[in-house]
Amino acid sequence: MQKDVIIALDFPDRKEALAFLDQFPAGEKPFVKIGMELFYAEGPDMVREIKARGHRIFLDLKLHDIPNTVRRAMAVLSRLDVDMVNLHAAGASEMMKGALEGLTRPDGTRPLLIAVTQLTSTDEAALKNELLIDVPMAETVMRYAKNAADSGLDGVVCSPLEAALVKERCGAGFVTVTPGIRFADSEAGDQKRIMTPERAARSGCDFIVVGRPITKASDPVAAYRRAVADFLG
Ligand SMILES: O=c1ccn([C@@H]2O[C@H](COP(=O)(O)O)[C@@H](O)[C@H]2O)c(=O)[nH]1
Repeated sequence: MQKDVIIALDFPDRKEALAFLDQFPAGEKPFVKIGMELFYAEGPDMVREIKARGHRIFLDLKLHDIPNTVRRAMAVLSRLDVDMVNLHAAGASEMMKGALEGLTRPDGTRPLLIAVTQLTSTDEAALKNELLIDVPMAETVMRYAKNAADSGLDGVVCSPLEAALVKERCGAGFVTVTPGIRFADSEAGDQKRIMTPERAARSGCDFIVVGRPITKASDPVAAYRRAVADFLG
């Protein structure tokens, strides 16, 4: 798995998303993440347009519904030429297996399918007191990761704090996609389980997802290059 930095394109519309991407020189094509905000605003055409510009795309829609609904929705997403899609592992194994079936195209190809374990904005207190999961965060994430691996998925979204243990439990080839990335001088904001790009690299993360520390920086291209240098060396 080729490690990389994924920029979260959390913008309200096409105009702002493309204005952001236009700051990069023509030959520099970061791997980007399109999430709910941009997708709900602009729809599949936004995905096609950014793909046509030469970017790899993680479509972060975090599906979570009954198995039949997720299988059918994934079949629709499989027609978009994206590189990675995801769902919530909390939907359980039957849903994850259905998703895999729906996502697989008639020729057998498909994007990577990744399961969100526990959101990086969730801390131990919320896990226990609000979600009523009376098991430590790391063990919860490992159980969800194991369920995803046993369902045939390619990897998980987790915090970089859990990446090494996920690799140990699910195998080195099981992909770890890790948001909750902050430079030492960044604000955490709503993120709770955070790490710097350098430490994420040492923890064995395959992909780091970086949003505001890049998109809100005074020089976003420089901030992206800093993340790449810190993470990839
Ligand atoms: O557990 C998760 C799952 C997804 N995300 C997404 O990643 C980015 C992070 O953005 P920042 O601005 O760097 O906090 C954002 O799009 C989230 O929707 C996550 O943070 N945690």
